[in-house]
Amino acid sequence: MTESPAHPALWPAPLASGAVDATVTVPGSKSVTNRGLVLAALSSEPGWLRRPLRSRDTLLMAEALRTMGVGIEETASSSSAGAAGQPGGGEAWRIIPAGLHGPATIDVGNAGTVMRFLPPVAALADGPIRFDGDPRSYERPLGGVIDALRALGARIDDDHRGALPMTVFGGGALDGGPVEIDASSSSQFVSALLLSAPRFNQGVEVRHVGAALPSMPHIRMTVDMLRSVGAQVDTPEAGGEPNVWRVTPGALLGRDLVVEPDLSNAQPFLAAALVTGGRVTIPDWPEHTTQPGDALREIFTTMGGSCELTEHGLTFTGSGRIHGIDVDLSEVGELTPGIAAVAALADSPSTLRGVAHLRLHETDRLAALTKELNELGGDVTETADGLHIRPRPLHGGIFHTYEDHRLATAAAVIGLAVEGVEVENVATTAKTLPDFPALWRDMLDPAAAPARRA
Ligand SMILES: O=C(O)C1=C[C@@H](OP(=O)(O)O)[C@@H](O)[C@H](O)C1
Ligand SMILES: C=C(OP(=O)(O)O)C(=O)O
Repeated sequence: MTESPAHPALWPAPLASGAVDATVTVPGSKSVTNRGLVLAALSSEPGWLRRPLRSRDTLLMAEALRTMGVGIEETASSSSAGAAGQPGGGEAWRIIPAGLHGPATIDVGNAGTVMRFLPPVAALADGPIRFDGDPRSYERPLGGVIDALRALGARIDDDHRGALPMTVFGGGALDGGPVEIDASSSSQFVSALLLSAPRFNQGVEVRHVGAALPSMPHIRMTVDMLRSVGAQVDTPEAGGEPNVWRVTPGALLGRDLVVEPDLSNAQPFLAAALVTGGRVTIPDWPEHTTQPGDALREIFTTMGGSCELTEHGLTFTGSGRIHGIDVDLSEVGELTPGIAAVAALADSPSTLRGVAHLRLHETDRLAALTKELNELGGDVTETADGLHIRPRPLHGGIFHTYEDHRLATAAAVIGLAVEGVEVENVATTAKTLPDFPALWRDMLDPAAAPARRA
């Protein structure tokens, strides 16, 4: 639906002139913002999202909910308006739930959260909701959500493809109840069913059947956020059956939520400290979080840095050496491109495993990383479920990004250490991290940042 430019520009990735030393304020979490929007839209009273991420994926989510009748007002928020003890300044969205109406058409772009979280919401609307998106969205797995919704009572016309485009014929309510689903291709299938389940007549009992589930922290995020708006959720962790989640039907509360910084989007900046032997501080790094990006503290420490979490945020310091790593990334798959970039610059080989499902992300990330790193002189091979990376001296060249924000930020990390890296379509970072080139430039030259932004 949304076209990319015919000739995306090349962005010369800046070479680091020395050790970086910067504080980088990272925008809000995509995953928290989009869950917060859905839950607030399904609540029985208005709520607030403070410091929401404004990026392509979250604006598509907000627009889709508006299209179905939800009120979303954007306002400036004063810091005193934030939740107790938390930073609440900056932008805020007030979400005013309303009856969900069709007919409507939703553009999912290439946002997994929009294409998976909203079909269950659409099933609650009172008319047909058409879903369409970028060409890549047609290829991303959705069949599990479609089949599960049908089993729970929804009528969906997907031309039997199990994929987009499709129409959900909302009937104003959904029976819900027990359902089996194979979510091994995306944890978002489980999150999608759980998020809307308090509004299903019988709630839901989701039983995952199939190979191991990826991205478990994202399912924990769903459960945590559901509970924070008053939902009752039983989980495998709480002594329940393995791979079974139950949500009881009930009204959701309108809450005031301050969105944490996106820790996965903090990754390239932390990587810059590692790659240049410098120091980067990310303010507002949460002490406790379900975000998978929190795993970077351990992963990047193993790869050669050290970190300290204080009231100023997370400060990560590179040691000047980068070590290879052998790591299972199945829980934190979205960190793979950034880890692969650092691994390509390390002093020993790396094995990244547990991430076969990345072949169906924004692009086939395993193929794309292999091809692009090897075209710069690297020695990367794909395995059944990941990558082997043997560092070699790299040279400049064009790094293609396949409309994948994390490929573009990974390329910027390589460019810090390798002269002449040109990143194709760096604008694709706007999927989750608008203004990335400016944030990157400010990190590399913090002294000039205030003047540039004046
Ligand atoms: O629920 C979420 O917010 C997400 C879950 C994960 O998806 P997969 O389980 O499909 O990898 C992750 O990769 C994606 O970036 C965000
Ligand atoms: C896989 C990702 O996104 P999506 O939410 O579109 O699945 C990602 O951001 O790395």
